[in-house]
Amino acid sequence: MKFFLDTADLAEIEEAASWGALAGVTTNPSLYAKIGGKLDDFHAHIKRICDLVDGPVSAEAVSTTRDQIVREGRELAALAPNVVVKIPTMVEGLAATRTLADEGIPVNMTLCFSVPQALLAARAGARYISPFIGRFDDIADDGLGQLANVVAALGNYDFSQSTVGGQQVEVIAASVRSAHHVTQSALMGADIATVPFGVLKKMVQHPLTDRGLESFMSDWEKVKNA
Ligand SMILES: O=P(O)(O)OC[C@H]1O[C@](O)(CO)[C@@H](O)[C@@H]1O
Repeated sequence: MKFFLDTADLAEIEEAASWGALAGVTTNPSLYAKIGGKLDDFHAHIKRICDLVDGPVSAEAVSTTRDQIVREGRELAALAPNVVVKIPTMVEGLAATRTLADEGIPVNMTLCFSVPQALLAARAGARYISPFIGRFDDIADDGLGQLANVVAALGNYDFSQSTVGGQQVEVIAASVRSAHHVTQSALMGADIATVPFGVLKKMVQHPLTDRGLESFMSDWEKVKNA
């Protein structure tokens, strides 16, 4: 499993990248709004993220018609070689994905909540598909179970004819709210988890690690003073 950071916050990205395990970043309009992002700085901000990360950076298109999404997707893709255009799962989004994929522009199909949506996204040429976990949990549904269905269904077929350069579509476990979500997503074979910085920090922690470290350190003090 690869790890993406789900944020538009440059300080978080810089810090997470320095840990050595970061493979990419995902952003969305809400995350950009959360950092106080301004419309006329959006492209520059995506560029700044792309400079910080050695890996794909998803930037979301906010148009709703296929021609506009394609236009926006081309503009975003021109910002940096590691931009991935994020497009919502809907008819206009699928059509735009096909066009962009045929031009060699990678797409991350977002707001995916079902197996049929994921299958269509893969056939339309999406490079990444982002099924949401937490938002199912929010409505008392089983987000992990829904993700498991998508992973299993996609695994039944070969989509290499549909995607850019024959690359396999990768599933990004999205709307991740806990380290438990990450564990279960990995066990079911999701390719990537995109996680908020708070979850990434929790993924490093274990009380037995803390306890073990404490005892190693105190025993080493004894060695030094012996
Ligand atoms: O439900 P949440 O925590 O807002 O997460 C939404 C998800 O949407 C995405 O835009 C999906 O690609 C991710 O950035 C994020 O994981």
